[in-house]
Amino acid sequence: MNQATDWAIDVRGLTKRYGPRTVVDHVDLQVRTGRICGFLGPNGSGKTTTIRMLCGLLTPDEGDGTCLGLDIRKQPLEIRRQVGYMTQKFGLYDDLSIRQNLDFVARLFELPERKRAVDAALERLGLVERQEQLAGSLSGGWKQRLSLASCLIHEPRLLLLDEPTAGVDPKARRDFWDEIHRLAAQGITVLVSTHYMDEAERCHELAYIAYGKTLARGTEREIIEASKLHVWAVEGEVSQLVEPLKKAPGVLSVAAFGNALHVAGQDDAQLESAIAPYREQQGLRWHRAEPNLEDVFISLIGQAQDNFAQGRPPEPAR
Ligand SMILES: Nc1ncnc2c1ncn2[C@@H]1O[C@H](COP(=O)(O)OP(=O)(O)OP(=O)(O)O)[C@@H](O)[C@H]1O
Repeated sequence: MNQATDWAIDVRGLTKRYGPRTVVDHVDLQVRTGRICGFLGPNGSGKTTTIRMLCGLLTPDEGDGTCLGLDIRKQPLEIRRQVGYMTQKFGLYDDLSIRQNLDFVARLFELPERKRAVDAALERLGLVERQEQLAGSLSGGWKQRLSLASCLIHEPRLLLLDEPTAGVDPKARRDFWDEIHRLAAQGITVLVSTHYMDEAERCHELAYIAYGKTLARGTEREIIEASKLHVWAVEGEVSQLVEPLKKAPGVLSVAAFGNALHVAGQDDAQLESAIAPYREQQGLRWHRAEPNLEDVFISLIGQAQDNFAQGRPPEPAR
């Protein structure tokens, strides 16, 4: 594969402003063909806006690059023909059946062999037996499958999925992710936004943004290593520790994981001082722990909030 086609997404400096607000601020994103890239960040951090710029639905105010080797500024129509974009809202017709919805999408794409394309999409997502069911009567998991089927009908090479599993039960989410991995194995590239950490862990690589800026990029391991976080875990009567520890110098995040509380910071000595008053407290068991993605993201957003409040742009993790 040559370098020009190796990147399914290769954009630099993407910026979007609404009035005085910069909602996407010089975002760089590179995703190799056939990879699954998780796109994470708090609500309102600019994920949807970035995705819409990638598929030619929004023109960036600054920045440029390519999607599937096509120029995002000059070739938006060509990009849309080769990209499957799943929006956050169910965009299909409740009062049409599954088959009718897919046929409608096939018409929009002016597919030459519509019936074949619809049959293939039904088959691929296990929708054959339900094809006559009205979309409006489907549960969340089945609606999501139908949405994915409609994104795949024109055989796109890149999928842009915007929180595709929000509100879907764990079994349906797992099935969905199995399907995403099958698609990637066939060479389809996937950029998927999510708030779920278990889903982030199923991605080949991740990009984390907040306040429109990229704070971390890389594999899960790379992001955790770049964070340089130290973590202490404490079990027992932990509820009274949360608020004082959050305010302690050197503590970047305090988060509960099951029965344990994770207390994280970059400066190990400061972290030890922060927990020192509680180390000998009866009923508490302290031990060192490996940082996980959630520790890292909570710490990053905390640092970004501080920088934002002080008017300083946050430093990317790498
Ligand atoms: N058309 C618009 N006009 C003005 N502001 C907008 C517009 N579209 C988005 N925004 C603002 O831009 C910011 C980023 O929104 P965006 O939807 O891209 O975030 P997001 O990361 O996808 O959030 P979520 O996780 O909640 O979906 C938000 O503050 C939003 O209110």
